[in-house]
Amino acid sequence: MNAMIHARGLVQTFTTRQGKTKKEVRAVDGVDLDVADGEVVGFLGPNGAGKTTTLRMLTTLLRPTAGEATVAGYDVVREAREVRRSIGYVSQAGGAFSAARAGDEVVDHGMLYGLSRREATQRGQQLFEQLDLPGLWTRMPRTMSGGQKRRLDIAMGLIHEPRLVFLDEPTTGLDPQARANLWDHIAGLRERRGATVFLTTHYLDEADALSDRIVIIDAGRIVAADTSANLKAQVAGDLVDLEIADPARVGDAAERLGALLAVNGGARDAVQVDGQHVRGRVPRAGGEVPGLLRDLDRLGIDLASIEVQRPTLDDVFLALTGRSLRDAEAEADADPDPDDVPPVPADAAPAGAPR
Ligand SMILES: Nc1ncnc2c1ncn2[C@@H]1O[C@H](COP(=O)(O)OP(=O)(O)OP(=O)(O)O)[C@@H](O)[C@H]1O
Repeated sequence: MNAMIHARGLVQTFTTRQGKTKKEVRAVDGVDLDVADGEVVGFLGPNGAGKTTTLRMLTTLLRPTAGEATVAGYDVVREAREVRRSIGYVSQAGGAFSAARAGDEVVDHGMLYGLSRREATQRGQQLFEQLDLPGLWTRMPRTMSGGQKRRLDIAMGLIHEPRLVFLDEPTTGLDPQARANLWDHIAGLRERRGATVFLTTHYLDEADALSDRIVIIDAGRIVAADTSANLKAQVAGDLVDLEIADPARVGDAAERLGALLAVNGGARDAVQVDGQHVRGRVPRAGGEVPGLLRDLDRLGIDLASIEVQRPTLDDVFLALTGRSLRDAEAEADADPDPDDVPPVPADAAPAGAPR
């Protein structure tokens, strides 16, 4: 399969000022990326990890400080115009809607790409149908719901039938139903149109539900890239959480679980005790837990509850970075850089417009 995105050593540094001192932020710190034709890739990472900055380099809105990338076969610096013609870009902020009606916005946008009015109208109306925007052609975008506006953004990003679509946090700010609905549409982009999709998200469930492959970024560096199933398989086992009825037997239960971990090649002392809970990661727990329960029963250790959890993408993130995605986000929120400039360039083009 052809490479739709091929990046090596991408770097982006920003200089921020704090009083008289200048500070260099390495927002993206040597990123390699490969995305094949027809893949749906989720680019996952906490706030401030460098997702948007990477996307803006790949979409030619930001010139890399170092490194190189080709997108749809074109160099993002030397062939920026060709890159822009080949891609759709739906930014985080969404399109800057004018006072025009939704259909007119979409048609104007198509004409920016060189489509005739007739072609743009035809394609636009088809997209409104596919994206579940019936009867909204003559509506003013400002009167639409959040989910409808987001789908209108996507229609604008797709009007010129790009082979590659970049979606920056497509469902942020939407209610659960609108998110689920948009997921269906994003999944349909590949099925109906054969498009390659590269989407950023900080929602684990979103990355899981939509992506063939997940690329995880943290502090400007790629920490993992694989299918969700393979990433989860790297985390050693399912989490078994035993709640022991009698506090006096917690130690005995921990010893028993520790023995099971040791048999499975793990460390005995990897068992965690938290109040009356005893936890440990057991590979293929489904096959091991019945025996464990029989042992505990034989030893007269009663359980108040038992839970077995398959590894989640958050466990993967934790194993790779030493902190959970939620903690990483809390850190980013608690430590705002006073000189942060919002990542919107003065010369930002509307969603996907060629320049
Ligand atoms: N124009 C800029 N000037 C200075 N610093 C910037 C600029 N743009 C981004 N940054 C910084 O670069 C880092 C990466 O930001 P980026 O927006 O790429 O992260 P992100 O992963 O997309 O986060 P989010 O999920 O919050 O959108 C952050 O520390 C951010 O503050």
